[in-house]
Parts: sequence; C-alpha cells; structure tokens
Amino acid sequence: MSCINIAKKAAARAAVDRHVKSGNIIGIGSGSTVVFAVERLAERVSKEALKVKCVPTSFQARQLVIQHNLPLTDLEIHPELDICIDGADEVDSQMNLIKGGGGCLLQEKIVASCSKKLVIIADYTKDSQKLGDQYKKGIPIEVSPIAFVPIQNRIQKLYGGKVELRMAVNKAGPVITDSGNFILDWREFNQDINWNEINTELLLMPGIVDTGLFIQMASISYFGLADGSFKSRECL
Ligand SMILES: O=C[C@H](O)[C@H](O)[C@H](O)COP(=O)(O)O
Repeated sequence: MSCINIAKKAAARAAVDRHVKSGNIIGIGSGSTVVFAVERLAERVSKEALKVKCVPTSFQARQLVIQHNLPLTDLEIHPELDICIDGADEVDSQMNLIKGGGGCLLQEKIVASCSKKLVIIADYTKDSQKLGDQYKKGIPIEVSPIAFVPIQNRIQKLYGGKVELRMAVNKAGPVITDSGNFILDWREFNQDINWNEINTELLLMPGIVDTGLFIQMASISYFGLADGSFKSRECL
C-alpha cells in the first residue's frame, strides 16, 4: 500500500473507532479516504454487532454503503444524524475546509449540516495553515448550468484569480454533478481573504448552488501519517 493510502486508512480507522457508537445514524462522505472508513465500519458492524444506519452524500457513497451491506437511510427518514464522516481536499488552521475536488459538495454540505458532528478524515498532505497552501486545484463552486459564464466573470472581477469550468474526463463537455449542475474551480485566489465573508457573498449570488468552502463546520479532523499513525485537530 502507498504511504498516502496508509495515511488515509489510519485517519479513517481512528475516526470510526473513536466516534461511531451502536445506534448511530451516520453520514457517509465521498472520495477515496471515505472508502477506508466504510470498510472499517463494515468490519465493526460484523465483529461487534454494531447497529448503524447510513445516509450517503453522493452516488459513490451510496454504492459504497450498498456494497458493504450496511443499512441505508436518508434525510427524509432521519433528518438528524449523530455524526458525518467525510474527507477533505484541504483543512486550514481554523478548520475551514475545501471540499468538492471529486465533484461532490452540495449533498455533502447538506448532510453535514444535519449532523451533530462532522469528523474529517484526510492524509497528511491536506493539513495546511491557509487554504490554497497545498491544494492547487482551486475552490470548487457548484453552479446552475445557465449561470456559469456570468458567475465566472463576476468572481474574477470581484475577487481576482482564475475561475474555470471543470471539464469531464472520458466524456465531451463539463463535469455534471450528482445534482445536475456544473462546477467552477476558482484558482490563484488571495489567500488572506476572510473566507467566512467571501463564502457568504458567494452564496448570495443567484446561480451559485453551493461552494466547496466548509467554514467552521468540522468538529475534528484526523490526519493520517505515512507510518500509519495519525494526529487530530479539534475546532477551537
Ligand atoms: O468531492 C469530493 C469530496 O469533497 C471529497 O471528500 C474530497 O474531495 C476528498 O477526497 P479524497 O478523500 O479522495 O481526497
């Protein structure tokens, strides 16, 4: 296993072992790190007869839950969750996150907002002082397809940097999210920005469905290290 995967697995196991209890309704995030969390959850369910129900945050998460024979539920049946376990593309020193590198952010944010606790699992490369220190692919912004050009122009004019439409791989045209929208990636932004203010301003722009900025939503982050150990950071 690569160092990165060893680290992802360590963070995922720590989160599942420390936070999941029998009876929990759990939000299942998206991405490659969450795969290790679902594996560990399935292991605990079979070994400890742990009773849990899972709310997926994406098509990928739903498939993962189904493949591991974990009980599925949704926000209509369980609008309040005990915990949501999810990955991140970057975590800053204030526990602000960039998410959506894999195209999932809207459903992740909704499920996280319904959870008592958002637990982030990530490898050591995601642990930053400031957003943009290490993650260079930009801040994902989910937009209604008809609005992508006006939003692109408005963000560049107001805040600078470069905003690009995310293009699909193995399909002509843009990435379409699980909710049928486009994704803009905002790169080369000013890192000393007040993310809370900017996020609020972005969310007020008609056409922006949501942003990959998760401001002060996470309760704790687990960062796996290359040797299989981990460290954690809690929200102050
Ligand atoms: O769109 C994807 C999600 O926000 C992921 O949670 C995030 O990109 C982290 O994914 P990974 O665990 O693969 O680094």
